Amino acid sequence: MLYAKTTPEQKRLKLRELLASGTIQQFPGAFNPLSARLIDEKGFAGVYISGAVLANDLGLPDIGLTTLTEVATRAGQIARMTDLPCIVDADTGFGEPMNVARTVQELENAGLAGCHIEDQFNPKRCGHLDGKNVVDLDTATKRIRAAADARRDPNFLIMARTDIRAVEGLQAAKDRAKALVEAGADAIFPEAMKDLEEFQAIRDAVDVPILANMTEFGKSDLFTVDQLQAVGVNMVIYPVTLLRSAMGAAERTLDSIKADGTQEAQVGSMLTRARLYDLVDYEAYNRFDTGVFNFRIPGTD
Ligand SMILES: C[C@](O)(C(=O)O)[C@H](CC(=O)O)C(=O)O
Repeated sequence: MLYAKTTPEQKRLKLRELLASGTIQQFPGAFNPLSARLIDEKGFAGVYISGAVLANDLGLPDIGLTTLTEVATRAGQIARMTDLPCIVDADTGFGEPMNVARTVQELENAGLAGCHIEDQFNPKRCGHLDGKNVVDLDTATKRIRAAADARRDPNFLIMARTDIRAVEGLQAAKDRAKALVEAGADAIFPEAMKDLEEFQAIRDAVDVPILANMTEFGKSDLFTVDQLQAVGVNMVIYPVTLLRSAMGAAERTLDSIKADGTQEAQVGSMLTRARLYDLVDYEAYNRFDTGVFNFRIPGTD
């Protein structure tokens, strides 16, 4: 049983190394702990935990309705089931700068490797929708200063997300990115970039790692990892991709059951029982019962 043998401190160090490597790193979004294990098994660099997914999973829109407790709890459940570093979407930080400080400490306690905090007003909106608003520079930089100051592990990654591009344009995004780095951001998430040239412009404006959000049905085209690497992006997330895929499959199966009176037509595309057992390492638990105590039950450390 090999899951979650890596400590949060080791994961944070690993994340720092990955971002310094000069090679772009892919972080698919997990929609539950089990999908994080799949991401891990497939050899990705890390796991992204999307605010939209956490909200949608509860049947809610992604407009800042989830609480710090809900986000930290679920993100912690995901993080402890994988040896990969996990980055979580902390929205606007859940309040004033003092709340942002507590948010960071709670996310550290939950075993995350880092988080991003954005400069939208609450209630926030998906970064790829119209009608967003951003806070002024002073408020935005205070959030980041509070976050950077609050962490106890210096390797916990504080990423500043700015949504200003869609509101005030590219020059404003470059200016804000620079100011957020000065305030202590370790990385920048420029939201809703229109094209590769815009990513390049942010790359040229700051000397910290930058992230690209390849969310479907949004404002950015779905660039390949090579295209993003070529313009100096360090990390790419696919935040809602697995939830959309899984829910798409669930809908097709339900339609089959309704139409055919059986799920038979969909069985071929399902994860088999054996594969599912493999993902939860069923065999390791059987071995435990025979006296081979060579694993820790995930989540009990
Ligand atoms: C990155 C994001 O904030 C998220 O919650 O994952 C969303 C993703 C989405 O709604 O597709 C975003 O604002 O881009």
